[in-house]
Amino acid sequence: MKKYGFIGAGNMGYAMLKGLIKDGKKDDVIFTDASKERIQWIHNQLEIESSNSNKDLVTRAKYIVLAIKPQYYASVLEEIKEVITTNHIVISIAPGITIDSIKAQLSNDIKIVRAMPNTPALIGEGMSAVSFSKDLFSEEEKEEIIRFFSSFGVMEEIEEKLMNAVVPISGSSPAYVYMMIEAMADAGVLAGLSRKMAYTLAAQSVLGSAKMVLETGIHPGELKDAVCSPGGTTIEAVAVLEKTGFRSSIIEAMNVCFEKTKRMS
Ligand SMILES: NC(=O)C1=CN([C@@H]2O[C@H](COP(=O)(O)OP(=O)(O)OC[C@H]3O[C@@H](n4cnc5c(N)ncnc54)[C@H](OP(=O)(O)O)[C@@H]3O)[C@@H](O)[C@H]2O)C=CC1
Ligand SMILES: O=C(O)[C@@H]1CCC=N1
Repeated sequence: MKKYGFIGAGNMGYAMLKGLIKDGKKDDVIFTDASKERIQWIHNQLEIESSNSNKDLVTRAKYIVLAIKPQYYASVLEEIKEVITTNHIVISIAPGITIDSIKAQLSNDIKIVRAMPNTPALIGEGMSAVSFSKDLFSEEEKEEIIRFFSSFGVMEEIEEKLMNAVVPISGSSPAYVYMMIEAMADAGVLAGLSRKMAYTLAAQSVLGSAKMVLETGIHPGELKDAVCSPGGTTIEAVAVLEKTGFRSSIIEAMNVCFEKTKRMS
């Protein structure tokens, strides 16, 4: 019997599997995927066991990680329903799919963990928000789940009703941050830097700025002010960002992301 069974080993599944392997759980993991090529690729990369059936996988692991797109949930839950028992714990990472909706399809007494991770999990720098169903989890189970999410980054436990709000701010946000890094690099190239140098300078600046927020606890506005010398270069850029709606662009984009997540529920 394995500890973890992954249904789906795409972008997120692979990233989480890497965390488990780093945590020494290589022999405690099994996975399936709809794509034979993907199964082979994961084998070559991670050398972990696979199964060719979701049902078989469920009979061979305790923590069942659903790393499939939301539109496949109904059919996969239907498929595994008859082999799921109260000894299993189902971990779901899909936006908009509620604990109650999973219970409604499986059984009311199955323990469910609903989470929203993000792709920096691939390098152990993920951010996951996690909610537990109201069932009684043993200390050991809770510790195991915390260890799982911590194996690929930072985790915060939150109330399930806030899970939709997490999607735009940490689930989806890496996409907008990459767009900003790309745009910064384009401007760097315009100013004469090589593309490679421009990505290094832009990405390390984003990383360092994020760490400043997390590690100093200083308000981001104060950190921004400390970069803006009076009559200097930075305030020129800040004035243009304000004029072109940088802040409201981010807020409005995240708001439509939030609305879409709600519609998926
Ligand atoms: N990507 C992200 O940044 C994040 C994604 N999520 C959520 O994580 C989940 C997975 O997303 P992501 O990894 O990006 O998606 P991917 O499409 O990269 O991975 C899903 C994998 O599951 C496979 N699959 C499809 N149907 C089945 C099935 N019936 N049984 C077994 N495997 C199947 C897919 O195969 P095939 O391609 O052949 O269909 C694919 O390889 C989604 O719910 C997503 O919303 C959450 C946070 C962040
Ligand atoms: O775009 C999506 O639907 C998923 C959820 C969060 C990140 N990617």
